[in-house]
Amino acid sequence: MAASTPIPPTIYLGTFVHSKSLSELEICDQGAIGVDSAGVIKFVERDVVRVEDVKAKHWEWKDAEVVRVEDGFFFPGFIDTHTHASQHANTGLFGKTTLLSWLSTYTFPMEASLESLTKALTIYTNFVSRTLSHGTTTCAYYGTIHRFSTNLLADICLERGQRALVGRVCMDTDLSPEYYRDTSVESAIEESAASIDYIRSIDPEGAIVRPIITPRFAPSCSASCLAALGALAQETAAHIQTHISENKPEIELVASLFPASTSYADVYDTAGLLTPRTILAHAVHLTPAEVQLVAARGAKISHCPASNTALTSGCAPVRDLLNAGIAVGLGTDVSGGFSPSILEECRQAIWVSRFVAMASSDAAKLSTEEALYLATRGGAAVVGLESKVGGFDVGMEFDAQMVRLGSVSEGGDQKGEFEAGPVDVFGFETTDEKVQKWVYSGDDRNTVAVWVRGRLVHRTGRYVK
Ligand SMILES: Nc1nc2[nH]cnc2c(=O)[nH]1
Ligand SMILES: [Zn+2]
Repeated sequence: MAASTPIPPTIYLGTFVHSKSLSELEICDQGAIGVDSAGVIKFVERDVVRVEDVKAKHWEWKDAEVVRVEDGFFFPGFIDTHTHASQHANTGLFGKTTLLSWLSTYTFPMEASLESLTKALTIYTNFVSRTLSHGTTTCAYYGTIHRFSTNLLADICLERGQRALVGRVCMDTDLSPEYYRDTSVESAIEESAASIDYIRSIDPEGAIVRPIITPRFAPSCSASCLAALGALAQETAAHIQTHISENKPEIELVASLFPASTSYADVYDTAGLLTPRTILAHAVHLTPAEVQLVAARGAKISHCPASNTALTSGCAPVRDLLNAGIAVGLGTDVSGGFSPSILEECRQAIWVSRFVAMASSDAAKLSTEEALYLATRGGAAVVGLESKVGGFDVGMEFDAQMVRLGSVSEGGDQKGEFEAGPVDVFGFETTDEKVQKWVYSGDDRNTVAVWVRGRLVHRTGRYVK
């Protein structure tokens, strides 16, 4: 459905599940969510026996469409707070490299090749389809240093109806090869400002796509480039994304490149880049003083556990970050991360927290509920959309996925014409148990339909109204 097609008022009927708080899910087995033609949730009813009763109570909805979920539940769309669309074609390729060797071996050559708009069109279209199919309704994307292919990524997100922050990457030091870097601070700022202007011109209200200022990370930006980007962020009120404290050699490199700074976080703070609109990816090895600084500035953190394990960067202490009052979301960090799925990232976050717990205490463990919170409401806070998406609250916009599991019939086969994916449900499970089964063994086959602002943006053959 094209982004401009009007949507009919719709009542979403059946089980819905969303986070009430960091540690608590609401599971409503007989729900009804009324979504108007602007995609806004106008009512949420619980203990619904018949749709007619809902329509009688909300009489102006008598002609509304009804979408029912069977063998599953509605769940808020996932929020990917950190990923590189430009690295999608490298997914799964990292060998035994760590961050700095991975950048030069795999990443810079691939990103440089996206100067070709034809190649960018193919890879970006494929990645946006891929993330949507995994239930990602909002994504914070890195493009490349190329303004026009980055703008193309924003066009694709808008056309497909996926909420996105889209950033043109800035880097002007010789950490990047000569063929792939900004040639001066002035041109880095000009190109970035032009990309911000373009993205704001195609979606002036920022309802679906918004620009994001993207210094790659401290080692690939000069101090003057970082400061100019800090000034640009202030001037444009745009969001900011970068990487911080991902692995130890990187941290040592930052200390040697910025000897006057007291820490990695201080480098960004000095440049005016630590703000409430800043998304810091990784934060694996922050010192307690840096955690306090990030919290004091209101900057947010994207936890990317699959990437941190793949590149052997370390295990981020998520509980400590949360306890410091920092907003934390999940990021796939493709292609440091090997999957475009935030559901996979929930599992990885839970596993990594257990490794942290084995080296510290059980308090570090994340529960299933907590991982799902980070994937939805937590991520929404990271991208500045906490009042709009992440849950099914009246006044929020309907960003959602329909999750269907595989009901098993007598005899052992899954019911239905289509293969229903890896989760088998035998009929005696509670909804809470179904959610747990989905988290630990579900995949994109279980996400049968996806909506952004009430608009259907992805569906599979198992989607039935
Ligand atoms: N994971 C990851 N870390 C980075 N640090 C600087 N650039 C990158 C990148 O592309 N991916
Ligand atoms: Zn990254």
